[in-house]
Amino acid sequence: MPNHKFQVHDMDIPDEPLALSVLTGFLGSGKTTLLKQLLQHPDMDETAVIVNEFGEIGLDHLLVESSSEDIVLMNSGCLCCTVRGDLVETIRKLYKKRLMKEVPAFQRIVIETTGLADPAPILQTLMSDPFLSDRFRLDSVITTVDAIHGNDTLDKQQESVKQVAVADRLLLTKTDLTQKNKLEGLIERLRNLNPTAIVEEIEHGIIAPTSLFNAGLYNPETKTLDVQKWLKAEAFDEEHDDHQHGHHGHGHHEHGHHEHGHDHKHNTNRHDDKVHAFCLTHDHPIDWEQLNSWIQMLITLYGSNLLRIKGVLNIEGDENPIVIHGVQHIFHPPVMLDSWPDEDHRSKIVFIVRDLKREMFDDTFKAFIEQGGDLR
Ligand SMILES: Nc1nc2c(ncn2[C@@H]2O[C@H](COP(=O)(O)OP(=O)(O)OP(=O)(O)O)[C@@H](O)[C@H]2O)c(=O)[nH]1
Repeated sequence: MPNHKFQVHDMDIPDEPLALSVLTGFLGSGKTTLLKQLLQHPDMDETAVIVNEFGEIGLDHLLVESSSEDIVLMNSGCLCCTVRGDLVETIRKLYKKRLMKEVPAFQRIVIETTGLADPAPILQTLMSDPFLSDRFRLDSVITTVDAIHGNDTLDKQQESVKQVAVADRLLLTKTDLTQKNKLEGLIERLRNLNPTAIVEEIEHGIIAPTSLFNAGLYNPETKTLDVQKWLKAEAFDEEHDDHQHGHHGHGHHEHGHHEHGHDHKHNTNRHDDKVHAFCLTHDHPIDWEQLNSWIQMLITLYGSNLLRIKGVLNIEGDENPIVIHGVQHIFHPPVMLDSWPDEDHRSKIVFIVRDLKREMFDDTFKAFIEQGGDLR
């Protein structure tokens, strides 16, 4: 009697979703220099890097072992491949090769975008593709900003403002070429655009991988989220107590509309004047359905203007906090944490938005959440 069983390959199926990080930053801002440095670090051995083939990669001297098709194994143990067509297709191919043990079992993919890319559609694709969302988690968005040309680029290039607005980490590059005190205006401008990102100053791309990765929703090693680091809600409190509003029972702290004495105070045409960030805080547990209706309304009417949303929520009936995050129309599936990180159990939602007024968020939050959707 012949054995009709299918032959099952010995596949290497990951236990946890693999991490995805996106490296973006304007043309010439130092992405490749950073990658070259990172790839020499032993901690990068379980990383696969995908670079756009139109970029000047210049990583050739690091290549040693094998080079099959467009996937290359670097001497650090890191894989490197180029996007020949579709990004999702490239990631799928890489994942399947990992399953079949045709490439080393990487735990993370870093995607370097082209300097001109608007990162929001890329992040949306990564979060919404069903194949990817089952197998990967978006860990961190890293944006390089040139210390010399950064202000000028932000003035002229809308994409560069978006690259800053969606970041978890902002790396100020080429700081060897300027004096520290000349950086203050640019750093303040970056903090105004995106108070939730951690700003690091680097020279010649040198930074430890641990400072860049595991910045996302969930750290698989500790099985927790470092809420403070991720949300940075306290960044809104520091200098902005004067902008607090307590009248709806939730405080608001805002960045972006209020200039803080940097160079470009009077240039009203700047792209970043259209972008601003604020943190909405609510003291009482929130009804999940009402919150869902409010978010759905925001997505439907203003999706493309919601650059980044991050929230830690106290939901009625749930003991532990729920974490949400989204880019424009797409939200990551909500995640429940194991516990509250501290005594502060208020809900906090950080918004980085373009061309939208905070008052609209105030008013609709009030209508949907505080008055239970009674819009009369
Ligand atoms: N002095 C100095 N030069 C730097 C630093 N970082 C990058 N550069 C130089 O700046 C130029 C551009 O850097 P890249 O790393 O190629 O920038 P990129 O963002 O990859 O550029 P594109 O691929 O064109 O988008 C190169 O000549 C680098 O050597 C730095 O920290 N200090």
